[in-house]
Amino acid sequence: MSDENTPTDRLPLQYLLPTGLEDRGGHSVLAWPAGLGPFGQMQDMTLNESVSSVLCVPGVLSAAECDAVSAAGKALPPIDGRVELGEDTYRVSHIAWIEATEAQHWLYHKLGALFRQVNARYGFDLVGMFDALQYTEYGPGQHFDWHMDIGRGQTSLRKLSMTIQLTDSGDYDGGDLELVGLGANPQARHQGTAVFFPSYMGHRVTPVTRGQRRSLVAWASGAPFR
Ligand SMILES: O=C(O)CCC(=O)C(=O)O
Ligand SMILES: [Fe+2]
Repeated sequence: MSDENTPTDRLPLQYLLPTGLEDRGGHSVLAWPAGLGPFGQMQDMTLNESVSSVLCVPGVLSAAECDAVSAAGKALPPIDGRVELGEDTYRVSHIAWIEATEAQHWLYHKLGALFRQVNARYGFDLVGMFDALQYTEYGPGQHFDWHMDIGRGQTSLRKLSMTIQLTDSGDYDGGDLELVGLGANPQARHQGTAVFFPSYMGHRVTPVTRGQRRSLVAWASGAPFR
């Protein structure tokens, strides 16, 4: 997977940013390192062609494992996942946090191994999961509007998002996971399929029109982007 990342290239820069402002007799003057100027510079850079790519991995969980995860999620007290932004009801769903109790170690190990494998493509600096696993249920009319998974507080550490389809695709209509500019991937509807994407990519879940869609969402995190 890592060969998708182009090796280091030597690229021409239109403009080299100043390293800082120097105070010269009360005037601020743009400053560059000795021997360098703003124009006509070259820069070594490793490109990453995966910064906006989405990866669909089928068969991550068996049907029995999906059912076990659903049962674990249903056994927890449901949290109203509603998010209101201004006039809009942004997210309507029920969620529950599946913590890393001993009974769930197998699941965390499974996802941990997958995150490591998949990250060969993205090359993010990942440490672990600060968030518990999110079990999500969408009934008829429920949805999650366009959003990114990174935000304030602990969510600023999220880098790689993963969502696993727990429901059989025939059990519901609507409820498609869509990524900005890419739409929905029909493969992503298959039970046990995982979809990986960078946490800064906009995405949504369209309203469910029949039945119920269940998903398991996880985030691999690390030091904030810089
Ligand atoms: O249910 C899903 O597949 C994705 C949910 C989601 O985007 C989220 O919880 O951040
Ligand atoms: Fe999300």
